[in-house]
Amino acid sequence: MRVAVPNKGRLHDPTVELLQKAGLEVHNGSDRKLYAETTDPEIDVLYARAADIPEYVAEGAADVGITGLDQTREAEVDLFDHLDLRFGECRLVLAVPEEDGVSTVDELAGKRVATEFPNISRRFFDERGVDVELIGVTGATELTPHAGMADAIVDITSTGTTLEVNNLEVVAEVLDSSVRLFSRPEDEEDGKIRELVTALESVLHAENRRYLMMNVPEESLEDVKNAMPGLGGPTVMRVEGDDSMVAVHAVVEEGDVYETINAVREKGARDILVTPIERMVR
Ligand SMILES: Nc1ncnc2c1ncn2[C@@H]1O[C@H](COP(=O)(O)OP(=O)(O)OP(=O)(O)O)[C@@H](O)[C@H]1O
Ligand SMILES: O=P(O)(O)OC[C@H]1O[C@H](OP(=O)(O)OP(=O)(O)O)[C@H](O)[C@@H]1O
Ligand SMILES: [Mg+2]
Repeated sequence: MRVAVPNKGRLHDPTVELLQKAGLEVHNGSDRKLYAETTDPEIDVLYARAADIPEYVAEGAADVGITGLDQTREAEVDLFDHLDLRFGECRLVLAVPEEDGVSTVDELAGKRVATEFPNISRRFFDERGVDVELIGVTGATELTPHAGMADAIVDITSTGTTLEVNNLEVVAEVLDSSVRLFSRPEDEEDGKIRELVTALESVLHAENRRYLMMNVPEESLEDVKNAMPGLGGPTVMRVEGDDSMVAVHAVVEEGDVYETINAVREKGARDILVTPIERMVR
């Protein structure tokens, strides 16, 4: 099975890192290499540009692709989305120079819109019945209004810094994007792809969770259990050589850890350990 992975740019490192956390070490992954082997002899990595990956998968050059939803939508190919990998989060927005005072999409009728995403943009304006002239660019889209090239842009934003620096304001949201794992639709049930999805899901499930371990006097066990947040009952174990104590282990959401520690301590828990979780396979 061949997995297409962004060869460079901001998606390369987090993608390789996520595969590694899922147990799929990528060997000899350097910028210039086209292919890389992985820990799994049945899985190879193919490096490609983020924008080309949907096409590579649709055409069968790769079986699985990892890239932004903006890219799969722009490619206009038929793909099955298996998993949201929850990084590369950004918004595709329609923006105009602040001084132009444009506040609705309709006001752009007959105007020029520069974008790296002409297909998504065309669909956006068509759905609203607004006729615009689309101008395709391959980068630095934010500069085009000031250069007199366009009246508006459709481009990616995340922190909003680039729009702000260029005195542009958002008129409308076009698409919410994040990195996805996808295949051709006919491979939706493919066993090997399901395995990869399960492995990656296990990393995502574990990411915001911590494993809590503590010793609790037997008589305080019920109180401590009640002080723990959901996620199913904790595991309770005997402490060898001390009949009065039990060990309690539980998985807790990262955001609940601070409060949980204070609560269980108050109920009598001691020797509390908090550890990260590498993977949670369900
Ligand atoms: N500012 C951002 N914040 C979050 N995600 C982003 C941002 N910019 C881009 N992305 C996501 O990353 C993807 C690839 O962007 P990136 O800039 O890494 O690639 P690229 O511009 O194609 O790279 P290059 O032009 O260097 O080959 C985008 O399609 C989008 O999904
Ligand atoms: O809202 P912000 O946090 O400012 O991010 C938005 C910017 O990020 C992307 O550019 P990138 O940094 O990938 O540069 P590129 O144009 O060379 O791809 C995107 O094209 C925007 O220009
Ligand atoms: Mg970019």
